Amino acid sequence: MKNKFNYGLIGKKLTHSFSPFIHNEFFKAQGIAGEYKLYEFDRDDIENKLQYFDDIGVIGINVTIPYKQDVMKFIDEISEEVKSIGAVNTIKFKDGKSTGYNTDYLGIKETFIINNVTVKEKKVIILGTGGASKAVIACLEDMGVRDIVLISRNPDSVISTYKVDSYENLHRYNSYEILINTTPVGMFPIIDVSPIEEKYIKGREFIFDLIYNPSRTRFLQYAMKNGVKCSNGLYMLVIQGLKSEEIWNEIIIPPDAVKEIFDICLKEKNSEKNIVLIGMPGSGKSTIGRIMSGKLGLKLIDCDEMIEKKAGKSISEIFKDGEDYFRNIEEEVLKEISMEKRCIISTGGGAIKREENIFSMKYNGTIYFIDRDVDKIYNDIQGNNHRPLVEKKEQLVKLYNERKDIYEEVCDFLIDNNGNIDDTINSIMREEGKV
Ligand SMILES: Nc1ncnc2c1ncn2[C@@H]1O[C@H](COP(=O)(O)OP(=O)(O)O)[C@@H](O)[C@H]1O
Ligand SMILES: O=C(O)C1=C[C@@H](OP(=O)(O)O)[C@@H](O)[C@H](O)C1
Ligand SMILES: [Mg+2]
Repeated sequence: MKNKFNYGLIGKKLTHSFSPFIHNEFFKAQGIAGEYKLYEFDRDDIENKLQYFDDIGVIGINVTIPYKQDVMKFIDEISEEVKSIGAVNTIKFKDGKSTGYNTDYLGIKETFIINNVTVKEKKVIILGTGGASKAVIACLEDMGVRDIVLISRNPDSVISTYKVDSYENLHRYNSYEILINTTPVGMFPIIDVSPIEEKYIKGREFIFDLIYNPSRTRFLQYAMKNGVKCSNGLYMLVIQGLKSEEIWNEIIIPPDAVKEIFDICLKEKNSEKNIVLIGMPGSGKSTIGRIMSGKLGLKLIDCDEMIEKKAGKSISEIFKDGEDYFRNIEEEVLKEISMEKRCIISTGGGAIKREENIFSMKYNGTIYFIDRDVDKIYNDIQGNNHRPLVEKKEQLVKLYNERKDIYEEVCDFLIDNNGNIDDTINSIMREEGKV
């Protein structure tokens, strides 16, 4: 006999799931002796496994892709929202009976609420027509939506009471205020894509991407660039998990406790992000990166070193074939680095010159602008001529004037590096929650 209450998640491939973290934080906060496990198995096994969970006294199960519809035929009862959504993400076993619920839909609803978005009387575009899309529709209907259009790659094959249209016809819906991505386009590991072009994001009132890995998809970055309010799917994920716990344990988790658990989850997710250092050549990025990597025990990636390795020659040698040649290699290197987790990345000063690089740095990175006065930089790098673009002071000043605004705009945090370098490092560690 186990002395812990059992819960878990079923699906086909679960290795990257964040759910155990969420539920374990909930157990800690509520003092519940619970255990949340991952159960991967094939479709043919669903019926047997559900019976087995019931037999061994499992209290509740979450269901993820691709079994949210499959489980329905093996459940004794389904709740009202499941009838309209047609998918189950939560099963409760009690008194020999299993009941299916959908808490994704509540996670979606709470995302609108926390972002102060009014859905009532609004027109909404939904990208994708799968299970998640149905949960979004149920939620929007509940909140009094005025109109919905579903955008699909194969509009003719979709059955819905709402309008279904193709991506080519998105221009017809410019007056729709809210835009939601329920497709997996942009999700790790293929992150450098967006389901739609930037021009379709400008001017909307709210953009919601159900994806939470990477934390800033390209789709969301288009929104941020254009000053459009937006959210990724992390809040939805945490809320659906906690709503499942409410059902299983027959409790209501107070808003303060929800906030506390979400903040812990967000901190955990943020600590998986890369620390990306940007700034002028000679501002201290490589030096700071090296020291921090030692202090935090995190892997260090110096882009210039990677570029040299890739090209098989020094930066100065690469520049002899032109700046474009250097920038092409730099772009490739930054794309590779964007797939990393928990690394410290010192970029070259010109990394911000290509917009593509800015996307790469932001997918899964927190960006720190290391700001140091030009005079100090000039003194530091005297007699050190491995920087072909800043051999003369005028060049350095010119570069600074060209780039300062971009560094400021791109960064999440501006870090002053005009004092002691240890203080600079402490400022970054503070933002990272490490001191
Ligand atoms: N706060 C600081 N105080 C003293 N020297 C600094 C400071 N920040 C950077 N430096 C020095 O400036 C020089 C250039 O730094 P580096 O890390 O190579 O810059 P980057 O990688 O940004 O080009 C190094 O000699 C470094 O020690
Ligand atoms: O500012 C730039 O355009 C450059 C900065 C250098 O890196 P540091 O910033 O580490 O000096 C290096 O990538 C290359 O010389 C180009
Ligand atoms: Mg450097």
